[in-house]
Amino acid sequence: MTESGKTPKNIVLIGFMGSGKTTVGRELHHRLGYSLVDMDAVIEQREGRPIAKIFEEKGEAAFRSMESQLLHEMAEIDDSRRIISTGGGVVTQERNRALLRQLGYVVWLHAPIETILERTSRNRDRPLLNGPDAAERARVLLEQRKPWYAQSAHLKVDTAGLDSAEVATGILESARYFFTRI
Ligand SMILES: Nc1ncnc2c1ncn2[C@@H]1O[C@H](COP(=O)(O)OP(=O)(O)OP(=O)(O)O)[C@@H](O)[C@H]1O
Ligand SMILES: O=C(O)C1=C[C@@H](O)[C@@H](O)[C@H](O)C1
Ligand SMILES: [Mg+2]
Repeated sequence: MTESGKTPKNIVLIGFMGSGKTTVGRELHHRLGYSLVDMDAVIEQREGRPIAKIFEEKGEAAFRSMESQLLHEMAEIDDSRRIISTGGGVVTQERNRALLRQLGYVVWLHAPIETILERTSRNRDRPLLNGPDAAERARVLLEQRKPWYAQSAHLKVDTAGLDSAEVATGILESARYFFTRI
């Protein structure tokens, strides 16, 4: 929330790994000309190593602190017109959930587990989904997080069967309505 009490005109993408936050974030950035903050990419840049290495060398708890710190920094900047692509686990911490809606219009990119597994099988960048029991772990994590995504979001978009351009179009239509309404 800004000092004037208005929600900043940022679009915040939340959702599980492989739901498309990075891909759709780039699409919205190109279409709207808003600046793009991909939280995972910012943390990787700050740490000078990929997420998987941060998990390996510093542990998940350290990564979660960096993620919360960055979210707080973004909430402090009284700035608008950003696309914020969060990490898939940003909703796991209550202090983060409390902040998300203050940052802007929060969109939950949803996809069924089969789609998630298919999309995330293309690379091994996600430390929580590496290893032999990855599919079961993804199922459990997704079920655990669904209520948190739901309570944090203004809008849920089911992305199965839509390409990233179509997802972006749907978000833009709803965001235009949201920002004129508030
Ligand atoms: N709507 C879509 N339709 C088909 N493929 C998609 C769609 N959105 C994303 N993808 C593909 O799924 C993969 C994962 O997408 P992406 O990296 O954007 O997910 P993410 O939500 O940012 O995941 P993470 O939380 O791990 O950062 C990529 O290969 C991307 O091209
Ligand atoms: O869902 C998660 O917990 C994660 C998602 C990614 O975006 C990264 O933030 C990291 O791999 C953890
Ligand atoms: Mg991403």
